[in-house]
Amino acid sequence: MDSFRVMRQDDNGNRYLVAKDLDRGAADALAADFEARGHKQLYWVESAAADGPVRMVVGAALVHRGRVLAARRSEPADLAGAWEFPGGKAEPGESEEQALERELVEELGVRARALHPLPGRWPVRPGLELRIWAAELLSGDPRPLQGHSELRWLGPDELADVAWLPHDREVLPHVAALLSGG
Ligand SMILES: Nc1nc2c([nH]c(=O)n2[C@H]2C[C@H](O)[C@@H](COP(=O)(O)OP(=O)(O)OP(=O)(O)O)O2)c(=O)[nH]1
Repeated sequence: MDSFRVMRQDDNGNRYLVAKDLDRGAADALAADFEARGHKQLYWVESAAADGPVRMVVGAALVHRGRVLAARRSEPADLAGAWEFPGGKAEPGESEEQALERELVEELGVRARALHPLPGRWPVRPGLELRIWAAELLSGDPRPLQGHSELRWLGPDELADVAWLPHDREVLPHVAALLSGG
C-alpha cells in the first residue's frame, strides 16, 4: 500500500518531515489539523511512491548598483513573454551555485557569483523545484543570448513594473529587501 507523509516548510524554505508511514486519510487529517491551528508555516501531504531525485531550477536575482535584472522569456510558447530571474536546471552533480553561474554565462554572457538563497522554494512540476538566489555581477554586460527576448534592470520601486512568472512574484519582497541592503 502506498504510504504518505506530512511535510512542513518554514519561512526560510527549509522543509521538515512531520510524520510518515500514514495512510492517505490520516495524513490529510493531520495536515488539516496543523493548518487549522493557524501555524504560519505551510503543511502538505506527499506520497512516498513519488520519491525520486528532486532537480533544482535556480533563478538569479542578479544585483548590480542597486538594481536587479529581470529577463523576459522567449520560450517555450506557454511561458514566452513572462519575466523571470534568469537561470535554469542544475545538471546532475552540479551545485545550485554552479548551475546559476553556468546559466548566466550561457544565457547572458556574464560572470556572476551566487551569494545566498532567498527564502522559499516552489514546485515547478513533480521532481522539479525552483529556488531564487541572490547573486552579484562580477563582469560583463548582460545580453539576451539564449532563452530571453529582453532584459531590464529594475530599481526597488520598479519591481512591479513587469509581468513576472507567478513564483517569482512571491519572492519580490525579499528582492526588495536585498536592493535596500536589508
Ligand atoms: N530559469 C527560471 N525558471 C523559472 C523561474 N520561475 C519559474 O517558474 N521557472 C520555471 C520555468 C520553467 O518551467 C522551469 C525552468 O526551466 P528553464 O527552461 O529555465 O531551464 P533550463 O534553462 O535548464 O532549460 P532546458 O535546458 O531544460 O530547456 O522553471 C525563474 O525565475 N527562472
